Amino acid sequence: MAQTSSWSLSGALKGMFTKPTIDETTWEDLEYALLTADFGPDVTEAVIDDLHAKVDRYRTTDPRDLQRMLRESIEERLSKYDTTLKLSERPAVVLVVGVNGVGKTTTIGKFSKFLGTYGRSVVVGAADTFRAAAVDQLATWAERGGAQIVRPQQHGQDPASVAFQTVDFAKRNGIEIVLIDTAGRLQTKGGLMDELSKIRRVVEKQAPIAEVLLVLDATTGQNGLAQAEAFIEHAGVTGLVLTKLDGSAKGGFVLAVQEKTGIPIKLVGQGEGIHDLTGFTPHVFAQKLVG
Ligand SMILES: Nc1nc2c(ncn2[C@@H]2O[C@H](COP(=O)(O)OP(=O)(O)OP(=O)(O)O)[C@@H](O)[C@H]2O)c(=O)[nH]1
Repeated sequence: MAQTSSWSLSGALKGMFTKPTIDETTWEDLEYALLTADFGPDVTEAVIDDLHAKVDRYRTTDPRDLQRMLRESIEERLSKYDTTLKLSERPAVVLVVGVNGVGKTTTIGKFSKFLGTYGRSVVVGAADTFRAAAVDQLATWAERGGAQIVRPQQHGQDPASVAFQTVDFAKRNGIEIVLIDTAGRLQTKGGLMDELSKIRRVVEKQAPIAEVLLVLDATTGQNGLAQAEAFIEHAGVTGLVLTKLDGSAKGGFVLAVQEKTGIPIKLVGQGEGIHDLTGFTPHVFAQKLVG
């Protein structure tokens, strides 16, 4: 329980909260810690202004009060977003989108496992049909996650037709959740967005789309977000999945990314194992972040 994650601020903040009193360097150190953790200048300024006001209002000079206020302020901000997955349709169709290499394939495997532990049946659709190796890798992860898979029947098959066949398979076999893997090649942004729209149109003829999850690599922080801009603008994203948080020192990105995009984080990946994916709980996260 006392285990500290790489993204926790508790190390950076330690000296600050064990001092006898809040002073000028406390504020400077806090600002530095928040910026270093990738909260971004806007969120950092807003959080510090909020804390200044609270410290004045309660007339406290005790750094431990400041620590509690920081935790509460972060939790309050994180809680503005509804982080629950909406998977009540049958089948519930989930499109998984994002740039190559962010952890999409792994996430689909882990997500299958996660859903399986709640007793849900899952089929994965390999709608990134361009690379055969990618399909094989997805199949390996789907199997690990206990899901079935619908593969393209030939190399380069129209991704929308694979998506169609996957939803059709789910309906015929009474499978509850459909996870559709999509391509992430950025060189052909326009083409990629057209491909996603076509997948949507074809799927929506059979079943409503329950979630569009955008996978983001937490180690790339706000730079990675810029790369994913096209998905946010065009793909109708309903939730974010942050991967590789275990190897990241950018805990603040979690808050910054929600405030920047207005889209809630719904899943968090913290490791390369099949069990290393969890839902996102603001209270738990704020507690671990601030200590
Ligand atoms: N430490 C850590 N590594 C992760 C996590 N999620 C994914 N990875 C690793 O990140 C690398 C890329 O993951 P993939 O799932 O293959 O990424 P992808 O987006 O499907 O990549 P492409 O197949 O190239 O499109 C792999 O080495 C994964 O093991 C995570 O939460 N933590």
